[in-house]
Amino acid sequence: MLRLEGLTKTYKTGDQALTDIDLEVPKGQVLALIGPSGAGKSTMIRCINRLVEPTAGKVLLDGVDIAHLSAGALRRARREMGMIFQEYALVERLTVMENVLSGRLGYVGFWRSFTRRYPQADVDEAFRLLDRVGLLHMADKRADELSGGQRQRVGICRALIQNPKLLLVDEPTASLDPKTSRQIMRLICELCAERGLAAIINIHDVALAQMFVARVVGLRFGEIAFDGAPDGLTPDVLTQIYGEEDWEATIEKVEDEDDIEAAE
Ligand SMILES: Nc1ncnc2c1ncn2[C@@H]1O[C@H](COP(=O)(O)OP(=O)(O)OP(=O)(O)O)[C@@H](O)[C@H]1O
Repeated sequence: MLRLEGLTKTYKTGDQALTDIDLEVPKGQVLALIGPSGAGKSTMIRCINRLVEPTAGKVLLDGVDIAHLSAGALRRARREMGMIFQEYALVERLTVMENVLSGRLGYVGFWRSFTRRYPQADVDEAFRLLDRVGLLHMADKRADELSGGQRQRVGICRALIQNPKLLLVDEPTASLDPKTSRQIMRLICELCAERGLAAIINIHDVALAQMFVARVVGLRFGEIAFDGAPDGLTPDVLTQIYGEEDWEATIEKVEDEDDIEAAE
C-alpha cells in the first residue's frame, strides 16, 4: 500500500536526515518508528506527505509516486493520509465538533469551507467518531477547555474523518502522562484495526511501542537499523539503535507500572 524506494533527504544545511530508505507497509499494518533524537523519524513522516520535499527516491501510495505530484494532485493525495500531531494542532477557540469537521476541509468546496457549512453526512460521521472515542458529550466544548488526552482524541477524530488509507502519527503521546499515553496508543491501534487502516507511528517510548504494535522499525543516522517484531528488540538491538543504556531496567519499569494499574 505504501512503498518507500531509495528515500533520501539532505537538508540545505547539509544534514543528511535519511539515506536510501526502502520500506513497504501493507494495508492495515500499524508500524512504530523508533530511534534516537535526530535519527530522521520526523523527516521520514514528513517526506511521506511532502511537508518536507525528499531529495531523492520514491514515495508510492497505491502505486502513485507522491514525491513527484503537481500541487493539485498532491492536495488530492494528501486526503488519503491523515496526520496526528504531538501538540494536537487544534484551533483553540473552535469547538470540538468544528475541529473534527476541519478534517473535511480537503473535500468541501471553497465557500463551504469559508463559511464552515459542512454536509450533514460529515456532521453525522463526526458525531459517530466522537462517540467512538468517548467525547460525544464534549462536542460543543471549546478545544482550549480540554485535557491533553481529550485533545489527542479530537486530533484522532479529525484525522479519521478524512477517511484516509494511511495515518501518519508524529509523537502522539509525547505531551501525555504514562497512563493517558497507553490509552491513546490503544485507541489508535484499535481504530486502525477496526478500519483496516495502516499507520506509521513515530514514538520515543520503546516500551509503549512494544506493547501495542506488531512491527517496529528502528532508525539510526537516517538508515534502518532494525525492522521486525517487537520481541526482536533485545537489549543488544536497542543498544545498536540508541547506544548504551540499561534496557532491562527501562522495560521492566514499564511492566511494573502496568501491574500496579491492573491491581488498582
Ligand atoms: N528543517 C531542518 N533543516 C535542517 N536540518 C534539519 C531540519 N529538520 C531536521 N533536520 C536534521 O535532520 C536530522 C533528522 O532530524 P529529525 O527531526 O527527522 O529526527 P527525529 O528522529 O525525528 O528526531 P526527534 O526524535 O528529536 O524529533 C537531524 O540531524 C536534524 O538536525
